[in-house]
Amino acid sequence: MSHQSELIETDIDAYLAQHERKELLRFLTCGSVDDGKSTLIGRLLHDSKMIYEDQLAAVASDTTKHGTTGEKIDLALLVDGLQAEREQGITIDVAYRYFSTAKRKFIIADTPGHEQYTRNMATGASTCDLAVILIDARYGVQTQTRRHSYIASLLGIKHVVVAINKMDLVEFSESRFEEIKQSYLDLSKSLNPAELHFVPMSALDGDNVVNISERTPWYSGKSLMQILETVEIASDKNADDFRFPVQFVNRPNLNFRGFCGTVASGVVKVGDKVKALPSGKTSTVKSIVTFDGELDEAFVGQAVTLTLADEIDISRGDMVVLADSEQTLSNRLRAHLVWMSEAELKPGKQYLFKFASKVTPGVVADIEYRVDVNTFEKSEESAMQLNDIAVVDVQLEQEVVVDAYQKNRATGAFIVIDRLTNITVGAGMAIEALASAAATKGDYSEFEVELNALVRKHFPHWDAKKIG
Ligand SMILES: Nc1nc2c(ncn2[C@@H]2O[C@H](COP(=O)(O)OP(=O)(O)OP(=O)(O)O)[C@@H](O)[C@H]2O)c(=O)[nH]1
Repeated sequence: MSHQSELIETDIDAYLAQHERKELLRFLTCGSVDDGKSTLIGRLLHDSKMIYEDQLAAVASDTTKHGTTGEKIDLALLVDGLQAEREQGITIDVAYRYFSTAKRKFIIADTPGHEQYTRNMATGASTCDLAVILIDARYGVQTQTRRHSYIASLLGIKHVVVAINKMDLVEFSESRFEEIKQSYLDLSKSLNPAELHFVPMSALDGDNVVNISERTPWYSGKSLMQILETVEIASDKNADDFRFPVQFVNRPNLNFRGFCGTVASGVVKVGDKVKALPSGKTSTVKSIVTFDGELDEAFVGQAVTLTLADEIDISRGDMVVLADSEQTLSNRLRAHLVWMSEAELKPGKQYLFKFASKVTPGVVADIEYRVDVNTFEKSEESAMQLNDIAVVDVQLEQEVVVDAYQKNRATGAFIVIDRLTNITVGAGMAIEALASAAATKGDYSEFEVELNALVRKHFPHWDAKKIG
């Protein structure tokens, strides 16, 4: 290795180490089509000097070809990326972008503003600390604004920045800003209180995005970037309740048995008394092993292998918690469910439900009510359609650890998977455990067809009529 490349490697290591130590903020941008999301993200990256010169040159040349901003450089082109996608008119699914400033590193989940929004937002937002909700200053609060705010609240996002954009088109009017702020405050009254910030902004010109604008002398708050860099998020993570979903049991030889997984919440230390669920058997943490050596304690987000002092039976899908924690195990729960499939959900149809590392068959036993995300009104329905959000009762075949999502986002969330296609068709957030009950049978017809086909394949000598 030449001296120069050694130097570069050292620089890269130092750079990575420096970034590694910074706190990570995950945020989501949402707005109706054309509110200026792409322009805003481009502006954030540009003004915090996160764009390389060659990319800028490419954008400048694209602006003349495809831009919508005349003489001004069209920063949306930077974000919208693939030209083909832009020509198609929509961007599908969530795009993640990474950048960092001197203070923090960031992951932006950018969800497009078209019909599939609910699904995409639910997918992108479930791990987000903060949501930026864009409002076009000319139009004020829209139906989409209500929907985004509702979903952000449902997903337990604690910080919301209401970015009142395109202020340049309303002459940076303070009264217009105040009017929109007030109507937002009215709509958010019935939602879980999030920490709210309102910022008057022009993403196109850069006012109050990274730098404080001279064109809003009446605004004494922070710029969006200042908020992103300083908002307090450490206390949002559940540091109290230790939860360790076992992903894999590692038994390379008879002398070693380790339980691998990622700490979903809380802290565990060597010597802690723990119990495995659902069995309830207890033991003591003997060691916490990682790729880089052993640790005395492990925190939320760390991928580790635990070894225990006693040989207790633990398998994939089990949850390790502290021995004294009061833990609700149940096969019935109430939950918010976001339905993401074109095929409607009918109570009684069997699906797979995945909670952390545990997968169990189950059914939605009952739809209590559906929430209209535009008006927040509740209605009784016998089925759920694409993008519907409802409060449902879930009945599972096996007991799972049920944490309320608002208390523990890592273990309170679950997904619903179609058995035959293996596609995720729903995202759920547990509200509360209900008393366990004997599993009801549900509609197993598809499952039975599948099972019978397997039986016929492997035991062709059996009389098909008897089983089918
Ligand atoms: N005058 C003005 N125009 C803006 C501002 N922000 C964005 N625009 C323009 O609004 C239009 C839409 O901006 P985009 O950033 O593409 O909007 P978007 O929300 O990302 O839209 P989709 O990607 O289609 O969902 C573009 O023509 C932008 O140049 C602003 O602050 N002021």
